[in-house]
Amino acid sequence: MRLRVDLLPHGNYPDVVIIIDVLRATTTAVAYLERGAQALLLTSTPDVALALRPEGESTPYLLGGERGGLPIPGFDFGNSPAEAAGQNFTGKTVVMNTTNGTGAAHTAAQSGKHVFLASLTNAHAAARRARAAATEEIAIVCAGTDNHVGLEDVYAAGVLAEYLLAMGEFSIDDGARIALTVRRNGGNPLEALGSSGHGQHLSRLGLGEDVRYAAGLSTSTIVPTLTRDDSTPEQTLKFIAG
Ligand SMILES: O=C(O)[C@H](CS(=O)(=O)O)OP(=O)(O)O
Ligand SMILES: [Mg+2]
Repeated sequence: MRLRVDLLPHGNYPDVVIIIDVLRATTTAVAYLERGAQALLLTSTPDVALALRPEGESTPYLLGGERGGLPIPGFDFGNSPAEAAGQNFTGKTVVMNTTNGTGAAHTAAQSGKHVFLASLTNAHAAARRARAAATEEIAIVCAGTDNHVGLEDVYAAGVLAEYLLAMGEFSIDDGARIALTVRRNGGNPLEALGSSGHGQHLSRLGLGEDVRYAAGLSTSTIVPTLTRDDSTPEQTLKFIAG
């Protein structure tokens, strides 16, 4: 079994893909499902999300997402896991669009057989699900920020790689070696996230609570899992709790 870590999304995933966007999309996705959402629809653009809820029409959708870290006009929520964790989404479908994470999921879905979303908060459960589904390769894909590598994602990839290596034999690539090195030398999760460029950016925006929330290690057993069914609206990816 191969274990590969892409420090940024590259595509061409033959088997299992785990998308990581710790700050904040995949942490928020886990929080929505943890708080009862029945599904998440990750859209290719903000406009696709807005079109799912034409003005004046009643639809089953709530919209969550950001640009520049701040909520998108017309959306109900930003991209805040701490905010999501304080709400009840029972029976709701949350439509998400964010700067980095939702696009990375679309890249993964072009080729991956099994696509999961992972964060630090569901790291152990995501590693277990991936190991059970994989037949040849597990690719852990760091979303990064605006096409630049993000320390928080690489650190989380190292956490997942550690869990996976404890579960069985893998041949690993240099991306995995880098992620493991970052994990082993990055301190505890809060230290790693707090020292990342994006963690500092979010704290400056007054969103430090999200950074603290995202540093919770394996606090959830929910793994957002891509499901391909005919009812999924175009240009969206549907994830349900696995
Ligand atoms: O919500 C976030 O923290 C980032 C967006 S930004 O870089 O702060 O604008 O989005 P994500 O897609 O979760 O990386
Ligand atoms: Mg991010």
